[in-house]
Amino acid sequence: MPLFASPFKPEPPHVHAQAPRTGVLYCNLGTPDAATPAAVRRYLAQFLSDHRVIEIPKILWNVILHGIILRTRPKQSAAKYASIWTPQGSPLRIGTEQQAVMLRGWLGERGHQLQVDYAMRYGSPSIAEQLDKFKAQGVTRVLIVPAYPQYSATSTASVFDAVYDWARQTRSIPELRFINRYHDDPGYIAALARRVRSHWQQHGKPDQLVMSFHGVPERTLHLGDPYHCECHKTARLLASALGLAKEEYKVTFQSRLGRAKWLEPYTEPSLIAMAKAKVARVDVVCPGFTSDCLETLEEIAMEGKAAFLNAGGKEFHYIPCLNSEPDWITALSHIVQTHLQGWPTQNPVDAQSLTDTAARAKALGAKQ
Ligand SMILES: C=CC1=C(C)c2cc3[nH]c(cc4nc(cc5[nH]c(cc1n2)c(C)c5CCC(=O)O)C(CCC(=O)O)=C4C)c(C)c3C=C
Ligand SMILES: [Fe+2]
Ligand SMILES: [Fe+2]
Repeated sequence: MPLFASPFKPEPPHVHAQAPRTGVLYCNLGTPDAATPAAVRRYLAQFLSDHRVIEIPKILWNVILHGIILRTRPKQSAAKYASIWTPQGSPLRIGTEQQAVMLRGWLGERGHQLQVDYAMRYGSPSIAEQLDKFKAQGVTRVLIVPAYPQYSATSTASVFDAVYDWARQTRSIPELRFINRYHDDPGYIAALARRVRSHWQQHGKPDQLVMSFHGVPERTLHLGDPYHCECHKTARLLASALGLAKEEYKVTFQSRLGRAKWLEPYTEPSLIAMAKAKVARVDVVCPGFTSDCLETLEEIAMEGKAAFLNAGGKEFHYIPCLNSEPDWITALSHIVQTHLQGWPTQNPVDAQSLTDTAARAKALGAKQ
């Protein structure tokens, strides 16, 4: 028996003796396990204790979080979750899992031998749990793929933190790669444009298209977070793919939390202002969300719709997220494939590694 326990987790047996094996981990935000106040409280306690999400001093925030927010919000949020819950559970989990399964299928059909799975930053399956699973499967290289097209410290960097925290407790760390952003990826933009266009083919065009992104505190923009600019670039590219003029669409930010100023203009007040300005029909699309979730299905498709119609608007359409749209799965697979370069995955006989071996042997003057 050693005198002191090691701070590192035990290694699975002999993984280092095996050939490199790659894992792709698709990471989304997370969602409660049930639409109940207790489950929502557990989820919010973890989520809102993340310093990447709430950037105010911890002592002050703990008083607000435990004294106010966690006493009131879980009940209100659970009722909202209940309004979108499905027999299979939370839409965000279902959507994320479906995308991971389709990504695995797409890459597998093209001869990639990979482990592909999903993880949640908050709740389960956790990032640490899934990385442990990869290691037990002999994975020695991991590509981290956040489900967020636009980079924000509040979302993307927080996923990376969870990976670093896991690595800090791990003896033999796999090679790691991270995808920071794909807000301007042509495949992602084309999939979004196709989504909107196919809605318009069925239902005709609106007077205004609202592109609503999740908000973040405005302060993060002044502190250098690229999120705001990346949302606007996505919007500009989508508008151009749809052939929209400036006055035919509007970029807004939703889901504000607390009293601080967040990115403007806010979605709901914008919808009300449009209704009051006699805009008869608006369509809303949420390009920053790859899966439908509470923020799209409840906040936009229910609350946003009610706000617009109550203010005098005539017609409101919510255009669903990319979810498991084949165009999107193809785009995501291409994004992943690009980031796997140099990590041969088309085993057992990989063309790239054969060429490399032959070239090296030649350079060394070996007989072939
Ligand atoms: C798309 C990227 C996201 C960013 C950026 C983001 C920042 C951010 N979020 C909060 C607070 C909450 N967000 C909540 C839900 C939620 N947020 C995202 C994505 C981003 N958040 C998603 C996909 C979801 C849906 C989760 C689901 O289960 O469907 C919630 C919880 C719901 C509620 O109680 O209202 C909170 C709270 C902050 C403070 C923040 C940046 C500082
Ligand atoms: Fe959020
Ligand atoms: Fe919300």
